Amino acid sequence: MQQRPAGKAHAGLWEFPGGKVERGETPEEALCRELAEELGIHVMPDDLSPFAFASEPAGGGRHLILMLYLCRRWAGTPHAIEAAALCWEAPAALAALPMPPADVVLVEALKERAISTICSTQPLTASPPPESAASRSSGLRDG
Ligand SMILES: Nc1nc2c([nH]c(=O)n2[C@H]2C[C@H](O)[C@@H](COP(=O)(O)OP(=O)(O)OP(=O)(O)O)O2)c(=O)[nH]1
Repeated sequence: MQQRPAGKAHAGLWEFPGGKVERGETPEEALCRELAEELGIHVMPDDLSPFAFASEPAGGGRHLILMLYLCRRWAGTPHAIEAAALCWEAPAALAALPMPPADVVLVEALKERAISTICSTQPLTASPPPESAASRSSGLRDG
């Protein structure tokens, strides 16, 4: 996360690095450009996976669509080139950061989906539910 600098809207709040899509860019190209400008890291569009979006009134008659991507591969070390500060938090800790309203929705999605990802990689310790007819015939178990 990066902290918006003094003098900008939402100054002091924490946001996901990124910015507006410019004419002629795909959203993925825009994010790669913004990550280079804001953090000094290099990301290829194919390394971005769409994750969630938020849709919020942005004031002044504008409406904000904020798209969150996962990025698991990059080159370089992130630096706060435009932000006041950077921090790197696990999903559960993100909610404690003050952030613009649209980000709250994205953090909730991140927490929920991160938890389901963790659960799906843990060994099952609870008793399995009774088998349904469908799962018996397909050989799959619920859950
Ligand atoms: N990058 C980013 N922008 C966010 C988040 N949450 C949120 O409300 N925004 C808003 C702030 C801005 O209005 C817009 C992103 O545009 P931007 O980063 O290119 O623009 P900016 O405010 O820095 O500068 P400006 O061009 O509006 O003056 O989205 C977030 O998590 N990340």
